[in-house]
Formats: sequence, structure tokens, C-alpha cells
Amino acid sequence: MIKADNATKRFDDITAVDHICAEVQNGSVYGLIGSNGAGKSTFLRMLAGILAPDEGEVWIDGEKVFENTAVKNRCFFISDEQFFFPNSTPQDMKNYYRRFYDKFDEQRYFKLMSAFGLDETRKIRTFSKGMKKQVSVICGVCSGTDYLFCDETFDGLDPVVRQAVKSLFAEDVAERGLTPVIASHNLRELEDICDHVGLLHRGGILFSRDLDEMKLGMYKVQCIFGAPLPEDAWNGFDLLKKEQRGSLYTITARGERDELMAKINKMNPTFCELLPLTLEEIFINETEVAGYDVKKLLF
Ligand SMILES: Nc1ncnc2c1ncn2[C@@H]1O[C@H](COP(=O)(O)OP(=O)(O)OP(=O)(O)O)[C@@H](O)[C@H]1O
Repeated sequence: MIKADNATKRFDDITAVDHICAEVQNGSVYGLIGSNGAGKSTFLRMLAGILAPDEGEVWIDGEKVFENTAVKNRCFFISDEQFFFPNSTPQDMKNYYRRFYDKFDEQRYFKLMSAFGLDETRKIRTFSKGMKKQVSVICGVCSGTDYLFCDETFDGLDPVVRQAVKSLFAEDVAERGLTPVIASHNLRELEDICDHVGLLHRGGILFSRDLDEMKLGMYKVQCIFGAPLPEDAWNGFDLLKKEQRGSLYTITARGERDELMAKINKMNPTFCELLPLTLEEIFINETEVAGYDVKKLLF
């Protein structure tokens, strides 16, 4: 388990990370979301033991992270600003990581390089931004670490590769209990992968919640009626959102699923179905309830 206990980092008069207390359970996928400058990269670097806290502490499975080689051997950091040795090839980087990480899986590296269509003997500086990211991701998952810290890792990847990377992460989470912590300013990029999301704002964690918990008791329903409904038709519902286009309504409401559907069916819709809620919708609704306007913080 990763634990930040009042973790604080200052750069001169800027407090980039401000007394953060947070926990990341092993085997979960933690999304760290926040606008530009919120402190995501700094916090991620503290979790990975790259930056020392000025105040507070970061622990991994009860051990301090900073300057702890044994703990660092269990962590891989995929930086937003890609780091490769000058003039290096993927093969050089693989050999470097193989020396550092005891559990580096070389066979898997070969397999993934070929699956992603990357030439391991070509100079990385000649690769595109997305290809460089792919090399980092492949080295990251092949290092066999327990924790993977990803800073804007999906940014710049095309949709097919993004999905492939998400599948790789999901496979490692399921098969060997990997714990990825993924920082992004875009909630949509964390869709389908995170089970826990923390919202960072001005260096502090505003909100940290389990997605299944957030989804509980919140439903989105699309229904069509013979004619537009009167204004007071939805009065008996705990509505979070209502959209209307003629006689087509899309509502997001709190409540118990069967009770909600029974109430709508009593209104005699010609069509009615439950729709899945997007991560963005869940998050917006939930943070509104907690008193924050997430649209102002993220979009
Ligand atoms: N090395 C540094 N020296 C001085 N200030 C820094 C340094 N690194 C970060 N900061 C400041 O700390 C604050 C948080 O920066 P950080 O990079 O952690 O934010 P972020 O949430 O990752 O932003 P982005 O989404 O834009 O990458 C910002 O105000 C930034 O200017």
C-alpha cells in the first residue's frame, strides 16, 4: 500500500504539494486527476521516491520511499518528459532497466516491441512522441515492478495504442497485482481503467473515492414519451441532471434501480432504457454533491 502522510513539497514560495494525506491500495488502479499546475507530477514524483518531501512522509508497504533502493526497485516512473540516454536505442534502454530491475522480463519486452511494431535498434531520438511513450510503457510493464507511476502516459497516444496500453495495465493488475497510479488532466483518458480517483487542486487532495462506491445509487435513463411531459412530471425524482429533446428525455437520478424504473414505467414511456454512466458524469455529479464545481477545476 502507498501512503502519503501530510506529504508537502515546496519550490521557493510555491507549495506544489500541500499536506496531502492519501492511500492507494495494492492491486487498485488509482487515477490522479487535476488541472495544469495542480501538483500531479510533483506528487507522483514524491510517491515514486524521486523527490523528497519537505514535510510529511511517503510510505510504501510501511517503508519510507525516498533514498530507499529496495523500495525503488519495486517502482517504475513513466515521466511526462520522456527520459532516454542521448543517442540510445530501445535496446540500450532495455539493457539499462534490466540491470536495475531484478524482475525485468526480456522475453515479454521482445514480444511487445514486435507487437507495437517498434524497431529496437533505431535511435529513440528519431521516434515520434507517441512512439517514445510506447517504448517507456513497454520498459515500464516489462520491469516487473509492483508499482507503476504514469504521468500523462496516454497523452499523445493514438486511440488504438491507448486501448492496447490500458489492456496491458489491466492484464498486469489482474495477473500479478500491479498497482498503477496514473496522473492526467483528462478524466476521459482514465475511463475504463481506474477503480479509484483522487482530485487534486492547488496542491491538495479535494476528493478521493472508489468508483464503484460513487456509481452506487446513481442511474442514467433514456426514455421517450408520446408527448413532452409537464414541467412537474419529474418532481418525485431525485434528479441530478435532465436533458430533453422533444419527447426524448435523458435523466440522471439517485435512488434504487428497480424503484426508479418502476416510477418511470408508471409514466407510460414508449421506450425506456438504462445507460451506463461515464466516469466524467459520475465525477461531476459526485463532486457537485460534495460542494465543488468540478467543471471549473478540470475543463
Ligand atoms: N522544479 C520546479 N521548480 C519550481 N516550481 C515547480 C517545479 N516543479 C513544479 N513546480 C510548480 O509546482 C506546481 C505544481 O506543478 P506540477 O508540475 O506538479 O503540476 P501538474 O498538476 O503536474 O501540472 P500539469 O498538468 O501542467 O503537468 C506548479 O505551480 C509548478 O509551477
